[in-house]
This record gives sequence, structure tokens and C-alpha cells, in this order.
Amino acid sequence: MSALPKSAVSDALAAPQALVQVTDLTMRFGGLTALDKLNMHIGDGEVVGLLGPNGSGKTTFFNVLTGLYKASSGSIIYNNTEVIGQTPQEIYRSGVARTFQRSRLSLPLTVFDNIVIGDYQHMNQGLLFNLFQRKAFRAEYDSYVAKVEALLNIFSPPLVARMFEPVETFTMIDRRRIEVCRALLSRPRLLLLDEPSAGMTHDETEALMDDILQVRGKLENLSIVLIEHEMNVIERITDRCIVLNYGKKIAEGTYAEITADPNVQTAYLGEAE
Ligand SMILES: Nc1ncnc2c1ncn2[C@@H]1O[C@H](COP(=O)(O)OP(=O)(O)OP(=O)(O)O)[C@@H](O)[C@H]1O
Repeated sequence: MSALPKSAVSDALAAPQALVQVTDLTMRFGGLTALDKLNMHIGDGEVVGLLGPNGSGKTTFFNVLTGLYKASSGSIIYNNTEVIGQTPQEIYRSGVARTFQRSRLSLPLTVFDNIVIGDYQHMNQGLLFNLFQRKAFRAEYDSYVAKVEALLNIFSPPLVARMFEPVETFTMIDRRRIEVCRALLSRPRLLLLDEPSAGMTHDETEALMDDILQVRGKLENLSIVLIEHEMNVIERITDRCIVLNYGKKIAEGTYAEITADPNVQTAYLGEAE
């Protein structure tokens, strides 16, 4: 039997029933190792901050976890099932949803259309179904309207009245809210947020975090992993933080613990030089 590395063993012991258990995860792009034998876990209902200087592997981790990249080696067990080797659609259907660093909204489309697009693989899209089963099509459409309305009501009630307006007429913070709602439409167990504060003012960021905390309170057992450079956001909403540097985990703990960690200070100061 091959022995597991010490860090993997201690991580598994720390979280015997984690929603996500990452073991020795490695992702290489040619000669570059973006994730280097990463071991970590994400607990049920936990909000985990993923930190690290630019290029430390944070987004690559999201891309591997959501099936966009296939890991070079290692394992990600999500909800007792191996993720590596599954397609992005399979992973999404199993309850992992994400937002992206750069906005992926279609500006001329309405709020409703943008949110529902995220779930299109669940819709009955057959031409014959749409043409000849008008009643069933209408019922499916109405059920999506009800779902989107319910979600907007949880996340941001003022958006309900504007559900059929094009996204281009909305402010940056509302666009971000719409993106988070799109990710939440499938009622995921794990929500991955890639720098939700990017491009927003301090006040907008605070308001968005209020909404995310609210959602967390209302959607039972939702786990969130948040990539974020704004330290006050991290401090406010995370239960635990993991810091990466050159694809390796260099620190883990509460916000207070990781900010006091000399390894973390060196990683960030080193980057500023
Ligand atoms: N598709 C790719 N092909 C080649 N190299 C890549 C690819 N994706 C990421 N990388 C490299 O992997 C490393 C980690 O990148 P990644 O985007 O994961 O970092 P990050 O921590 O998310 O950075 P940032 O905070 O700037 O978004 C970087 O050196 C990056 O250039």
C-alpha cells in the first residue's frame, strides 16, 4: 500500500466528513506547476477564503474543481465521489456552481434570460417539444419564472420587478448579483466565487457581501469558497482561510491566524518588491 504524505493525512484527519477533500492535487501547464501537491478540505456549510499572490494557483484550483482543466495528478473527492475525469456538466449537475473573475453576462439579454442560461441543460430544448407541446413548454417556462423570482427574492428583492429588463441597464453591483443568482439557480451545495469584488467600490463590495451572508443564512448547508484580494471582505465573511503560493498551501486558519503568519507576510511582501 502506498503511504499518503503527512500533510494529506493530517488534512483528512482534520475533516473526516468534508464536503470536498483535495489530496495531492497537481496541475502542470508544460513546465509550469500551477498546483503543487495541494491538500485541503472544505466542510459542509463552511465559507473558505482562498488567498494568495497573483499567479499562485487560485483560479486554476476552481478550473480543476469544475472540470475545465483535468488535473495532472491527485484527487478531489466531492460528496463522496471523485471529480477528476468528470465533465463540467456532470460536476455542475452534482451541485458545484461558480462565478468568473470577468463578467460573463450577455448585456442585451434580460436578467431572467441571463440567469436561466446557466441551467439550460436542464431545460427541454427540443424543437418538436417547443413547437407542438405549447402547454408543456409554457408550464416549463412558468416554472423557471417562479424559480428565478424566488431566488431574486432571497438574494435581492428589488431585482424582481426588473426581471425582464436587459442587463446592460443595471449597475455593476446588480450585474454581480445577477451572476451570483445564476450560479445559485441550480441550488448548489458548493458555490465558488472568483473575486466577486473586482471592479466595484468599497460600498458596493460591502453591500454584495451582506447579500452573500444573507443567502448563506437562508440556503441550508451551502458551502462557499471565495477567491478575494480585499482583506476586509475575507475577514468579514470567511470561517477559515487557505493561502497558496506557487501552487502550494503555505498557511491555513482563521483570518487572524493567517494574517499573523510570517510565511503569508513574506509571500505578499515578496510580491510587492
Ligand atoms: N491555461 C493555462 N495555460 C498555461 N498556464 C496557465 C493556464 N492557466 C493558468 N496558468 C498559469 O498558472 C499559474 C496560476 O495561475 P492562476 O490563474 O491559477 O493564478 P491566481 O492565483 O488565480 O492568480 P490571480 O490572482 O492573478 O487571478 C500562473 O502562472 C498562470 O500563468
